[in-house]
Amino acid sequence: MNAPFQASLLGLDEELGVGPLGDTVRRTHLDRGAWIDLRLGWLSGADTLFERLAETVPWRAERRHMYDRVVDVPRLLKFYDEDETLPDPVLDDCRRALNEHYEEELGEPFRTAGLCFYRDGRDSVAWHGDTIGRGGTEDTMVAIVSVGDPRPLLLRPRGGGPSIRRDLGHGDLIVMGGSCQRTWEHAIPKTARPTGPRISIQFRPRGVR
Ligand SMILES: O=C(O)CCC(=O)C(=O)O
Ligand SMILES: [Fe+2]
Repeated sequence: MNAPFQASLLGLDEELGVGPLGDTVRRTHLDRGAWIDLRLGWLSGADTLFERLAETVPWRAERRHMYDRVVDVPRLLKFYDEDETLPDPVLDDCRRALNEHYEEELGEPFRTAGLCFYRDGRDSVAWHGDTIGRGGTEDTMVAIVSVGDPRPLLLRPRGGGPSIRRDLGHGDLIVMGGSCQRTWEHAIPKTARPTGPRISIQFRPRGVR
């Protein structure tokens, strides 16, 4: 296979950038005042962004106390606070476009960016809501851009109930809004299936973690 053809199959020749939001965003109302917005394929050239972030972000492996043990966090992490320079200018474009679309409804801008790197199917995030900050008591939004291979993001009502699934990768956008962080939980489960790496970029307002 010649190189340009292969690059185009891999999407590496696509120009990197954000697409429109507006009425391309599809909202699904969950119960208890929670909702999700979906905009598949929002970023073009997403595989280029994946390669850049995989190489340039100073990824950190963390360890956390779990009951009486210290365990590896099963993904790599890097958090950019609101005064820090994002690792790629296209992430500034993402945040700007998200704020143009959502700031009126949200009542404040997205400011921080949390990055997660799921190296393979053994990496995951367990069921949780982003409730460390204000998301535990107030309605808010968390916008997640996914690059790399799709992984299922599952959502279920807190306390139990059927889960819903959205496969997210290659430039897809999901926004969890309303009461989603405190009345629902989300997870990226481990999988035994062969799975390529995925990076997620989560934009949050100040004080939401
Ligand atoms: O990787 C994802 O899409 C979800 C990450 C997440 O839920 C979190 O970091 O709080
Ligand atoms: Fe989360």
